[in-house]
Amino acid sequence: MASFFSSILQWFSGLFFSKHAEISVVGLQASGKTSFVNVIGSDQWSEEVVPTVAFNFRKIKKGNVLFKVWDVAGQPRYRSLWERYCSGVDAIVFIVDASDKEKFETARFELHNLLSQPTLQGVPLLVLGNKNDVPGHATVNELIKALQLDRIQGRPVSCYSCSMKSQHNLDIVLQWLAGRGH
Ligand SMILES: Nc1nc2c(ncn2[C@@H]2O[C@H](COP(=O)(O)OP(=O)(O)OP(=O)(O)O)[C@@H](O)[C@H]2O)c(=O)[nH]1
Ligand SMILES: [Mg+2]
Repeated sequence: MASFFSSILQWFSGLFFSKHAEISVVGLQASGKTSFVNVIGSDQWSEEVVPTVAFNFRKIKKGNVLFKVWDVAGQPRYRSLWERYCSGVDAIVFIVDASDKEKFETARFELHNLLSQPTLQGVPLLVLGNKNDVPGHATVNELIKALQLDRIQGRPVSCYSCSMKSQHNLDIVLQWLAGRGH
């Protein structure tokens, strides 16, 4: 009976949204994950965002796509949660603070550690070099090198430079994510 109702619900939401995409947003603390969700979800930019505890879940409608977004906390004690929330999603968004080069080595380690999990085989990856409004931020090529993105195999990988503050490149980010929908 439950599956009957869930099929009806799916059919009904299909009338309004031609695509669904489930994404998980991970990355070190203060890289801008919650800012990303706030900006794409409700155009809300703020300098003062409370660090996430564990995770938040949000549904965001963009055009004819319904995004289901897991915003997972980045502080060290929460990083063991990342795998669980990335498992089975249509795309992993890994956000890096492109203006904080001292953290690149930790970001590289955590990213490759996450992608080595067998449960996440083949899941598409989008790396965002956020905070490109800050002078001296790393370029896409610098991020590819620092995070060793060229060594990642067996999944689609893209990397964009962007800013949640100025909303630079968020249109192409959303386009990429919509392309992972079904
Ligand atoms: N200059 C600038 N600051 C940003 C940008 N995006 C986020 N920030 C700031 O970075 C800080 C941290 O942002 P959050 O969105 O809370 O970071 P987070 O990745 O969710 O952090 P955790 O929840 O602790 O994992 C906040 O002060 C934001 O205002 C950006 O594009 N440019
Ligand atoms: Mg957060």
